[in-house]
Amino acid sequence: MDSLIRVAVVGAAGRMGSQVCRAVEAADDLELVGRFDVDDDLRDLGGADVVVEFSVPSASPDNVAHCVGQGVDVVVGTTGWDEERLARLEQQIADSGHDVGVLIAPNFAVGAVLMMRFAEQAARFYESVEIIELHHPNKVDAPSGTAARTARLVAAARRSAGLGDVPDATTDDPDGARGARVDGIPVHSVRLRGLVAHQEVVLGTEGETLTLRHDSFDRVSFMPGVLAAVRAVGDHPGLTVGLENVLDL
Ligand SMILES: NC(=O)C1=CN([C@@H]2O[C@H](COP(=O)(O)OP(=O)(O)OC[C@H]3O[C@@H](n4cnc5c(N)ncnc54)[C@H](OP(=O)(O)O)[C@@H]3O)[C@@H](O)[C@H]2O)C=CC1
Ligand SMILES: O=C(O)C1=N[C@H](C(=O)O)C[C@H](O)C1
Repeated sequence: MDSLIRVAVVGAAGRMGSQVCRAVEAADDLELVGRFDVDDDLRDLGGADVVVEFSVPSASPDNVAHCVGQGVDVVVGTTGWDEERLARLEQQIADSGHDVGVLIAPNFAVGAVLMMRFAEQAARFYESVEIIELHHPNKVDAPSGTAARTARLVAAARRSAGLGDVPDATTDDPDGARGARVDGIPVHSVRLRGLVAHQEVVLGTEGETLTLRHDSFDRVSFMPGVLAAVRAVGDHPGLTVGLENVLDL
């Protein structure tokens, strides 16, 4: 048998991190060599080949930079990776002197990746589009990373097709009822006890609508994608954004 991939988890005490630790321990080809959480010194990362990072948006860039500096590949699920952060990370990878791979995905559920792809494909056929993301009330960031990425993909597809702004006659909205705009696409965030992670992309044109919906009812839904990324990241030096890059989509 090939040697085991040694994996450390950062954010290991969290909802996702603890689930990842269980998934790694259950996989025959992986070995869990480190659990790190807030205030832990990451140092040599327990001798890991790959770090899985699920912490908080404010801490993730420093954690990932530490891994890159150590020459350790990283799979990142934490949200908050905007263009500026991604550009800084790309530079850190280039400056590190290591042939290191970092794979960042806003959503590791296969269905969510497909939903984003389908929304991108559908975008050019519809004048209107809005995104509704629904999550558990302990989530600290809004809109979700998945919604933000979906909006950017849809907006880019609309631009390529020559579509203009989504139609909206609203002139009076003192309480922000029309939601946020991400790259021009309306995004609405719901936080509700009982939910895990859900998203609808609603597209509309004259006489018809199309609704794409994905539901993660349990965090186990993210694990096949996380483990696929752990196994693949070593073959993807540099920065990769999106699980679709290792799913052959
Ligand atoms: N890509 C994907 O598929 C998914 C992404 N996510 C994203 O993953 C992230 C984590 O989500 P979730 O697990 O629900 O959140 P949790 O709050 O449950 O877990 C985060 C963990 O990170 C810890 N932490 C805080 N600061 C640091 C630090 N500096 N270094 C290391 N650990 C730290 C927290 O500790 P403490 O609580 O003490 O602060 C906590 O234990 C979020 O950004 C979320 O949006 C979530 C689900 C799927
Ligand atoms: O915080 C969560 O729970 C989730 N975060 C990610 C996001 O912001 O898109 C992925 C998934 O939606 C669950």
